[in-house]
Amino acid sequence: MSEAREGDKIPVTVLTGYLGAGKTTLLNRILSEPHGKRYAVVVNEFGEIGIDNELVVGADEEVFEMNNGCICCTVRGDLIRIIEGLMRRKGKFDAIIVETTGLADPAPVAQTFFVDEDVQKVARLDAVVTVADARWLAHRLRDAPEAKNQIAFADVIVINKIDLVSPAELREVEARIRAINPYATLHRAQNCDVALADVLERRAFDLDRILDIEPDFLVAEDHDHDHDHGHAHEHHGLKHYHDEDMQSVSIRLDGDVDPAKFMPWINRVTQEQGPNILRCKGIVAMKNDPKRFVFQGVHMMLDGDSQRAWRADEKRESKVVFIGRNLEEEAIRAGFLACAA
Ligand SMILES: Nc1nc2c(ncn2[C@@H]2O[C@H](COP(=O)(O)OP(=O)(O)OP(=O)(O)O)[C@@H](O)[C@H]2O)c(=O)[nH]1
Repeated sequence: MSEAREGDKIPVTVLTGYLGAGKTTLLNRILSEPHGKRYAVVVNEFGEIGIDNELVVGADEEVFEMNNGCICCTVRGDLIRIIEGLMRRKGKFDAIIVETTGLADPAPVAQTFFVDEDVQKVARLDAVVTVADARWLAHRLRDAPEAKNQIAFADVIVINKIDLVSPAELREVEARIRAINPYATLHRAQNCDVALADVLERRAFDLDRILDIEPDFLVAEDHDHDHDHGHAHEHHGLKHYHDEDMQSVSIRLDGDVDPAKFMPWINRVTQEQGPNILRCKGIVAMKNDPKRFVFQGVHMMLDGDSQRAWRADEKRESKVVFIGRNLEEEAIRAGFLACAA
């Protein structure tokens, strides 16, 4: 790849934020607005079954899925490979948006744009945009180190779901964010209703500031680190974290689901196991329904509706994913499979 001038480099926005904060909501907003730009979207999910890529609106050909799992390890391979592939189609799109999993530490992702020589020649990190859940962020700052890193690394922070907190709680969340990151631009939002200009083309990623936080950010070290997930490990000089208790349960069901069984079941599971379920989501083929039923939940909060119709060439099957701690995996699995029509 030949080296592009700084102004010609493709801007990359890294979209991060803890599980369920609203990253996909923001991404869909960006993609559905009349911006006149062509975006390539790269998604990376925790969980065996890809669901996020299917929930991204009207962007079928533009969505690239990175292998699931630990993004720090995927980064070296998948992200670089995808970006190099995209560069061969140069002129076909104007910018790249990388949506990381809610469990990802954004540092290694951001690092890719500085440490990998080939990528660095053609792409520039425009900004790290972090979506924060106004309702849950304070809890996650206590129990999830990734959540804190996501705030620390942000250039722009969207404090989302302000409808779920009081003005006093909102001020408290902002104070916590400010204590971790005094530099980022903050936007309050409901359903991530921020102006596109607030999140894209920011030219905001500030290397000097990052070097203050992580003096070793640019140090490319040897690549072998043990894949001992569940422990903080050093990666290119950066310490970063994986949550050892976090698990995901992915279930696939061929054929239709009976809504009369599924609705009470999903409500019961999220009520009973809500504190442990950080996130659930799924695409369900409901009996006698020509449309795909899509549901999502964060803890006990659940919403769902019928979305686009199943295409003729699409297999009617259902897939659901639960992410959390101490999940009663067998019971969840058996419960869902028992909802078959
Ligand atoms: N009440 C409320 N709900 C919201 C708001 N924004 C998003 N949601 C809901 O929160 C849930 C999670 O939103 P997503 O955009 O899927 O979150 P995400 O960060 O992409 O989630 P993961 O991909 O699992 O990490 C969905 O059910 C949204 O409809 C908001 O401002 N207020």
